[in-house]
Amino acid sequence: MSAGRFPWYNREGKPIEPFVIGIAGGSASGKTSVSKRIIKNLGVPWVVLLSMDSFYKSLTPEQIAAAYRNEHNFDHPNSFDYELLHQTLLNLKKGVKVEVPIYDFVTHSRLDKTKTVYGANVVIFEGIFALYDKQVRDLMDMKLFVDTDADVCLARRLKRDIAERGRDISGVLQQYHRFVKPAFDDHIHPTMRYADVIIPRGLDNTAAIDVISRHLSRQLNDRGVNLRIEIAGDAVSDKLPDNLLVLKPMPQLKALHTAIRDRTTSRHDFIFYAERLSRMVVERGLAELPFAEVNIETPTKSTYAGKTWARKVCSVSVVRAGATMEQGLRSVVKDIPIGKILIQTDPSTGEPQLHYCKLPADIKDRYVLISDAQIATGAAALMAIRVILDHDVPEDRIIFLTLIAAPLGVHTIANAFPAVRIVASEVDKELDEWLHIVPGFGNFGDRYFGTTDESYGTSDTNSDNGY
Ligand SMILES: Nc1ncnc2c1ncn2[C@@H]1O[C@H](COP(=O)(O)OP(=O)(O)O)[C@@H](O)[C@H]1O
Ligand SMILES: Nc1ccn([C@@H]2O[C@H](COP(=O)(O)O)[C@@H](O)[C@H]2O)c(=O)n1
Repeated sequence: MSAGRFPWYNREGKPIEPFVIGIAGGSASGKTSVSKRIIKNLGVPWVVLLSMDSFYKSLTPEQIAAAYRNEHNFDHPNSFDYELLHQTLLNLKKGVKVEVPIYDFVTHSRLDKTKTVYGANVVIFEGIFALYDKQVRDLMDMKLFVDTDADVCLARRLKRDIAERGRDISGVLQQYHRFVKPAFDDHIHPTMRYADVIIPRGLDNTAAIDVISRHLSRQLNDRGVNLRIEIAGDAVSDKLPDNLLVLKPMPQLKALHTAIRDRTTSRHDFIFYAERLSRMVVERGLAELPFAEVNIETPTKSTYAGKTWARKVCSVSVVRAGATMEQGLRSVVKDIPIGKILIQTDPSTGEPQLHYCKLPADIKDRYVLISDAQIATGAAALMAIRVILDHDVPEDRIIFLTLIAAPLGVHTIANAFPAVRIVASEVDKELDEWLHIVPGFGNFGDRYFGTTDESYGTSDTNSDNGY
């Protein structure tokens, strides 16, 4: 993943599936090399290269001992865990996070650790039996077969397996004649008939690889989304959606809003009022969590019929502005795990891009409070919610906390994800022609972190207003 990921879902919040390419062929025919060349040609970020080797079944100690003697057949179709492979591809298609096993050729076993893969625009799956299983084939948008001369494959395999896979010459030859060659003839070569395109000579066939790459580029372009532009053109209904919970308007709340909206407010004061406001929004959000009845004994030995928290909660900050609410969250929820999502606007298209995502490991078992200082078009919020959903969190366990929101943004979220609750301290009037919230409070992250442009205030004029 070399750059930000553009939206992988439409305005209804439904995922747009990645393009899945299957590449089969004999061992050392050039499947991996062709895959990497296609990736390079496509030049799009967020491409996942999945190898069939990751799905070798675990072996018994006896089988491992046989493998060390070059007597285990790794080239039989039954050597692979098609169920796990199918589920992994299915989840990648749905945009759901997957844990890919890591295979070690030297020890003939899976490592204890896995590789976490979340989301992709393109998935390339390569392996000797990539086109063997119908269920797996059915998930592919394009099927390729690399057809390289058997002598060339053997020469390459000898070199590679000695250098990289802990084998010696006689072992490679023994394994090749006993298992690899017969398996190619009996099981692998017959899958060529499922291929949409056959690539003779593998990587050397630059003409074929270029044609395939161009076709793929066109397919990807056709799937592109211009979410923010589409959303910005929406008519906004006067009635705010039911899943929006706005703090009760009280004079002291108004005073806090006045302080953070005032361009002359110093950074020191801005931080103070912003954090107060955050705590109020967090408290309102917490009221949405489930509680259980509990009886406790007070120091007077009487019983108090109370409530206690029934579910675990975590939060996810949409960096940078959402991180400004972390202090408020920590002061209200003891030891809350906080994840981070970095979403940035692509300067040329204005579309949100996902650059980074680190979430609590057990997020799917928790209620999730997403924090961002403001919701304008809702495009970034939609992306943040989609990421959380892709990590198996049910929609009704997501609560989006924000300080101010524009009507367009809350409608966008409500239309796509009606079960997500949004808590805002105030709803602003509209967006201006640059899609900034009006009246708004400027760039919240800049003002909070002190990277503010010069025009914001530096005096402490509001520090004596009684709070
Ligand atoms: N066209 C080529 N010319 C020279 N070496 C190649 C070529 N294609 C692949 N190789 C080398 O052959 C070995 C096997 O190629 P690889 O792409 O890993 O095959 P596969 O994935 O089908 O097993 C690798 O060491 C690779 O660098
Ligand atoms: N422990 C193992 C597992 C597999 N192999 C051989 O790998 C070949 C498939 O990998 P390619 O990258 O060549 O497609 C297959 O032919 C197995 O014989 C192995 O040697 N040891």
